[in-house]
Amino acid sequence: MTKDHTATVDLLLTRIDWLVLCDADMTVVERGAVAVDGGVIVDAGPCDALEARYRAREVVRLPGHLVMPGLVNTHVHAAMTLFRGIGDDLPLQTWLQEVIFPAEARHVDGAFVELGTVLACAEMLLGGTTTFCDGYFFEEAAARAAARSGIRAVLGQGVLDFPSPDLKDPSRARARVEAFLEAAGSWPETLRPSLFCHAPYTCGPETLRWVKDLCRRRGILFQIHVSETRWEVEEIERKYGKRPVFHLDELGVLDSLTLCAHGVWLDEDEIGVLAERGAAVSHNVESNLKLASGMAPVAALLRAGVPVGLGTDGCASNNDLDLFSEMALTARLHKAVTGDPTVCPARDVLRMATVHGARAVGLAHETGSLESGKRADLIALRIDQPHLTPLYDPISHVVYAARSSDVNHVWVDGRQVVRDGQLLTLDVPEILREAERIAAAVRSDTHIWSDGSGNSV
Ligand SMILES: CSC[C@H]1O[C@@H](n2cnc3c(O)ncnc32)[C@H](O)[C@@H]1O
Ligand SMILES: [Zn+2]
Repeated sequence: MTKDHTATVDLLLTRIDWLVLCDADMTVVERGAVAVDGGVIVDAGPCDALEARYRAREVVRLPGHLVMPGLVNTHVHAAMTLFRGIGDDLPLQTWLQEVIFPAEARHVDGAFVELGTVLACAEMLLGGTTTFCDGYFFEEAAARAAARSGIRAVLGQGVLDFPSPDLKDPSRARARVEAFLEAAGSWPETLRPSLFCHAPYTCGPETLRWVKDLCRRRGILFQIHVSETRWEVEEIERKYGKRPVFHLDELGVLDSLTLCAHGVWLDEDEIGVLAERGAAVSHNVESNLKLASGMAPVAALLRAGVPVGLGTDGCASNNDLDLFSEMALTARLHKAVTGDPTVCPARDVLRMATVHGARAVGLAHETGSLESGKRADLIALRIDQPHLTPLYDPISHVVYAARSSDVNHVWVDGRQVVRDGQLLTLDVPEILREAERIAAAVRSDTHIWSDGSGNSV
């Protein structure tokens, strides 16, 4: 503290037109400021008060901007950016078994995952996503990519009872997972390991038990695709005599560090079990619509108190990583589905994309809101634009009117990674060139494009 009672901090974002904190009250501050020191938010509130309270080594004035927490993508297979647009217009099981798994077997290796994840990080950071929760193969390579980009991530190493791109012999899964966790010991603090059992129809009871047991011992997030399609529910009922959530509950895998991706076909009893166990759901609305999987009971999940985050899923089922469009669709779709325009109000949807998403991926104390003590993950949107004028309610605009292209500046962990719409951490033209090089191999793969029409079959 200096004699004039001001504290010195690393960074002061100030003269912000609108500041949306995403705290418990969903506080909105007109003419706000945020003080950051050591990568941590030390204060957020009215700019006059903060300018009197803090001297900063760097001051960024943001008139014409709305500042809010960076978005949290709770379900993505980041490296699948390199499969963007293959397997369009197919139902999930055909898409997965006939296009995606064969394509992965032929093309996915460590280099593919690193490049695909770098491409994903570039897309996500430029679009305002500062944290993503991943599930794929060669996740050590995904970690290298995320570290290069500066994004925050929870990286889930995939586990299946079948051969996968990084494990031809599934009986060696424990050793593979141990090696992954060992490597994660040297990751930066912004990256956390997780394990991802692909689904109840690809992982048997024994696998689900040992993987969750390991997650519990390590205090890390357990992820799984659950109740994505009606076929899955019927298959699990046929095999185990119960619906997927009861099957998982009996195996002891549901708790507050379990993230269920999709949850489209959950019934009321299953929602009750998830709520009781504190397990979270990632709602992936665009993927669910594109694969015609169905429409998740989001209003019922929220009513039951289940933490619900928003995810994009991978780029072969979406086909982008844009959380602004996920928010806009979530807020609209569930009104139409339930016939009730009061469900999924903008405030709740913004919570899903930020603070509830952070909780769903096990990062509640680190990100998702602009509160003292949290890591400084912030985005600044340009609001002096025709499609955002006039502005009566900033939260309404973020959900119903803003676009990912409105994101102008991004900070992760207090470090600026996007300035004036330009990514500072990666060479984007070089990444695009590299992606085209890998795409050439995918494009010439007759196993994927076997009818020669450009449509995958
Ligand atoms: C261990 S997770 C990675 C694995 O999951 C596949 N995948 C991608 N999207 C979906 C989805 O919506 N449902 C089921 N499986 C999916 C991905 O291609 C990888 O093989
Ligand atoms: Zn998925």
